[in-house]
Amino acid sequence: MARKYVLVINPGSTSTKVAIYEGKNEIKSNKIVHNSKELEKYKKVSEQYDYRLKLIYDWLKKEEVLTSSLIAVVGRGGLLKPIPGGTYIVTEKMIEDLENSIQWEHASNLGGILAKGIGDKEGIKSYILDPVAVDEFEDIARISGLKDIERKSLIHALNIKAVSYRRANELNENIEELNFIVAHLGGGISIAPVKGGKMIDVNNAIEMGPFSPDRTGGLPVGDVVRLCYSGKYTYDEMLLKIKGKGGLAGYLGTMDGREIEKMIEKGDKKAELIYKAMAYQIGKEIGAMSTVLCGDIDSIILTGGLAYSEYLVDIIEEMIGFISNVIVYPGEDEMKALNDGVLRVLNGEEKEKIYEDEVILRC
Ligand SMILES: Nc1ncnc2c1ncn2[C@@H]1O[C@H](COP(=O)(O)OP(=O)(O)O)[C@@H](O)[C@H]1O
Ligand SMILES: CCCC(=O)OP(=O)(O)O
Repeated sequence: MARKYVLVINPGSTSTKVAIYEGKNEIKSNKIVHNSKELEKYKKVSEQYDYRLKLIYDWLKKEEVLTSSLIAVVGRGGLLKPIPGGTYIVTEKMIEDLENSIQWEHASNLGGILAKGIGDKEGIKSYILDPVAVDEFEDIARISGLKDIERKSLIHALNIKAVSYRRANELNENIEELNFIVAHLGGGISIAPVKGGKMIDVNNAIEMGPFSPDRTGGLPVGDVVRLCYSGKYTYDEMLLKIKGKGGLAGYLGTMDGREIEKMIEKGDKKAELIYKAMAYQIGKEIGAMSTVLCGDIDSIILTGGLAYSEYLVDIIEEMIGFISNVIVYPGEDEMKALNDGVLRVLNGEEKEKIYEDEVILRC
């Protein structure tokens, strides 16, 4: 019998991760690393479509995977309108919102667009799963303090859900009975109280909470307003300062934790101060989120690429160890999570959702 595969696509700010699954088994995978000079040529993320698409087709060809053997394509979902978690079929309306970057420019906006491009060409369905716009907030978490602005759930939903289930399995308990704080420490940082499997709050990984490898996180808002009107920067330059050239990148010229640790080893005091300040802000945010769960926390989970760093983890653990036990799951399992979601739909265990029907409208 002919073999049938699911193609998984996870576009990131510096790479496009791709994988081929046969059922639950990963058959092939690759992290296609992009040259930052190449990406800088494109003003908008959606303009990188042809460039990334060609690299995916080239990879499939090199691996001798026939596109006719694909039964579905799934991409990491982007900054859509707020929606509940689940597996979504990629629709024209969703593509419109992703192309227009309705919330922010972010590489994950390309996930659905690339999936649909390949899916339509092959006459198969394309999906996204638990996009970064998944909103499971309790209403109280939406109030910002300014009536014109609402707090938003922008979050590493895929990995946060995956590690929460992983910990619940390890504890041999039902996720609905458990409370976690999950800190995804990646290019962006999400720190979420996860109550009974629901991400009831989060800092907002794009523009709030701790600073991250390429983002400022929350800033003194009056100073931001003054900088915006100083005449020194355009609208686009200000947004890029906040996300893209903020955080470690802004202070130290690199967003790579490994590189910064080498700088620290060589005695770079500025690098040491900035890196420690990021750990300090992460610890502080975890402390804040512990109050959301009134201290009733079964585990604190540190995950994402920066959780590979013993240097950072040690500082954070020292700050938060009094709150609960700290579990470290470095990296992420997003490719598997994406494939698992599509399998649940293909096997009829879960119903696919339609974006337009699920958008959370609030007055
Ligand atoms: N061993 C390590 N030590 C320190 N930092 C690391 C290590 N491995 C990865 N990182 C850092 O993790 C960040 C990327 O995390 P990752 O979870 O892959 O990102 P994203 O959320 O963008 O997918 C980068 O800043 C990278 O330099
Ligand atoms: C909403 C945030 C998603 C995010 O920040 O992803 P990266 O860490 O991969 O940039």
